[in-house]
Amino acid sequence: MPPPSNLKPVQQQLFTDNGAPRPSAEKKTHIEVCARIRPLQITMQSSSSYFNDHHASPRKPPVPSTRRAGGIPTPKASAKGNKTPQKSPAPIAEEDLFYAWDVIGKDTASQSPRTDIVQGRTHQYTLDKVYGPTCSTKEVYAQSVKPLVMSAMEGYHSAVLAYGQTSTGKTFSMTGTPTSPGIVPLSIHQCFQCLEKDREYLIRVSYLEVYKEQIRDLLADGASQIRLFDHREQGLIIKGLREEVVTCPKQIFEILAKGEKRRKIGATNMNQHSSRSHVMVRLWIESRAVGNSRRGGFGGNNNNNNNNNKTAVRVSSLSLVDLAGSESVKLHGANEARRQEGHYINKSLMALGKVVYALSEMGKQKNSGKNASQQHIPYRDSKLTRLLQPSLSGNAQMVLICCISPLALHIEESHNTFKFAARAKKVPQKATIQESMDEKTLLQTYREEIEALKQQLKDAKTQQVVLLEEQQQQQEEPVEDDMDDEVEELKMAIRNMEHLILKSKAATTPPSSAVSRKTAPEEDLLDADSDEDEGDEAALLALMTETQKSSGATRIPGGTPSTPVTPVAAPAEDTSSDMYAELHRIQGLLGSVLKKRSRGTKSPSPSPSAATSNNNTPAAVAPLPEISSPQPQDTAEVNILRAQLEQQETASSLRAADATFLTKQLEEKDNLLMEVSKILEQVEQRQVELEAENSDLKKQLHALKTGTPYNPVNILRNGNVEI
Ligand SMILES: Nc1ncnc2c1ncn2[C@@H]1O[C@H](COP(=O)(O)OP(=O)(O)OP(=O)(O)O)[C@@H](O)[C@H]1O
Repeated sequence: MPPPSNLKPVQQQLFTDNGAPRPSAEKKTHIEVCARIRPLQITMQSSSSYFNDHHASPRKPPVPSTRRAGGIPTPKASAKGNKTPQKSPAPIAEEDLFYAWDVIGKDTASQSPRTDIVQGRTHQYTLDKVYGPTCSTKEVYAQSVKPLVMSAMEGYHSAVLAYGQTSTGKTFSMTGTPTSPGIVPLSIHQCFQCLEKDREYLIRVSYLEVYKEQIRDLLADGASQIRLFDHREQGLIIKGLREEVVTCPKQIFEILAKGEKRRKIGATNMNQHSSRSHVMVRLWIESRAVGNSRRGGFGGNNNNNNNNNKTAVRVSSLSLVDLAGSESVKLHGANEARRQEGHYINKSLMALGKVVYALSEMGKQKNSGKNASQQHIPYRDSKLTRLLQPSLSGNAQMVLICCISPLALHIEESHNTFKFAARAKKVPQKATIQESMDEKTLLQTYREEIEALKQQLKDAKTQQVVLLEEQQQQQEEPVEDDMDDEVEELKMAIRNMEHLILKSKAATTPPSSAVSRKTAPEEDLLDADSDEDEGDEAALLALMTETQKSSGATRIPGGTPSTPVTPVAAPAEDTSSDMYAELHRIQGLLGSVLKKRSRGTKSPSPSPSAATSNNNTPAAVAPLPEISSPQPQDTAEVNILRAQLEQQETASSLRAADATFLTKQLEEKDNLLMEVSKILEQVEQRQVELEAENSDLKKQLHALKTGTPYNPVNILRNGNVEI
């Protein structure tokens, strides 16, 4: 991924959590490639994946095994999953039902001598790792994927890809089943386990699939308008893709379970739950140093709390991709719809093959000291390769898991997968940590909002003390003051926002001997409630999740870390009740602040800018405050806020209209560009033809002048000549 302008590669020496220096912030590698050979006999698993079994709908009873050895379902199984009658698969010959591959050592797969050995072909492939049929997903994860996940958390862009023929275990490896969790859940758990104690994190998740060359947002309720843009400085931008801020693995699994229901999965003759699309789960990880750490320049000016939000933020992504399986229609039969899907799948996998080939050639040229920068890499040939461009094009680390059928019947496809694997192993990669000092990251934005709320809280507390003193001086009875409500609301808002920013347990749990440690002034602000926090946490999280869902407060339009991300409400989903709730929330939060200000400044009318800035506060996750019977002053504030909300609504519908208009314009431009490029192609072709004609005429002229015989040539459409 080309480094975005606001993201600078880290040059300084980095330190691990334990304070030990890391050898280098730059990782010079190649794509790490491993193969996983599926067992010969598989029992048909329940249709539920790890996510939906654990976190959404109740578990479905396991589907009885109707699949024959080798993953070929019987005709009955096919017809059950797919109403259109399909051709019965050809019966498998006995001689095809044995292991066609032997695993030698830890990294080599060799074609079994029992299979047909074709002369002149490679029969042995050495990769970074080869996992035999008895290896579990946990082993694959621990040996090949875990280090990559750890470095994604350190700040390196990372990707894991499962590739292979249909029904070879890609989804089994990536998603897994209730009894055998896949790489996606294992990685997600790992992410939350390896938070460094001197850093804080903000994690967002997106989930998409590429189906028939269309990118579909699996987190969006309706159809989504997703566009890919190449930004000169920020690299690939996925416009319109939803991202959710997440705070724990469970929350991600719930999100993924919902998204999974929207996926395109169908029954084929090879696999009753075949993925008909490429699917990508992506985590965006933002992190920054906190506390007294000033290592490697990441601590920033931590002595000064006002500047605390100015420390550099690292931005990295972890992409977990389950590719649809390549399939041979001729061999396995299919109805028209499946045939068409298969066509798109094969085409995009072919495009991936071409990109990998071009990259490996480029790597070879670089190794031999040639300038390879001019080499064309056909990323634009498919949506899949466009999406994978940031992971493939250099500044990332990738692990490719090639899934292999054990059957001799599939030996050709397995050879193709191994060839792809061997190619990919030659693709060079050079990952660097990226960090940003400006305020485009969501973590920075949240931190600033928290700082602003803390300042308000501090002011409110000071105001409270002053009032109390005044009352004491005038020997008045202390009256019930709505300052208390304001303080409580601000504390709640701060806590809710803080909850979205993750810290390592080691960092947040104080050692027993230091329970009373309260040094930073910001900690003092919240200390009164520290005991309640623990008990309320689960309820609070549930409430926050609920509020996020209904208000879309933490849903962020845009896709890449370079996309400006702000916590805004999703206008398309706002209902009038959401608006009403939002209004009351703002009323609750602002009412007391505005009253305090009006008291302080003796000006009763709230300034619109103050309201707007609070309205933008991502404290939308705060629960609704209790609504007391409206006072005249409250009513005025409510009216002002209502007017502001209406204005915002109008503005957002105008923006939506603008977006539709611009999208249409862009589409028209795209079409125009395509036509122009077609015309250009024709012109180029004609030019080649004319040049050939020209040289032929010269030859004729020369023959006439010199009296030598002339052999006429036939000029072909591509400019070649036929004698
Ligand atoms: N290592 C394994 N151990 C046990 N069962 C496996 C293994 N690998 C795959 N299977 C089983 O094989 C079947 C097909 O696997 P899976 O659906 O993961 O294939 P796939 O490569 O994702 O196929 P497609 O490309 O069609 O989606 C599933 O029932 C799965 O549970």
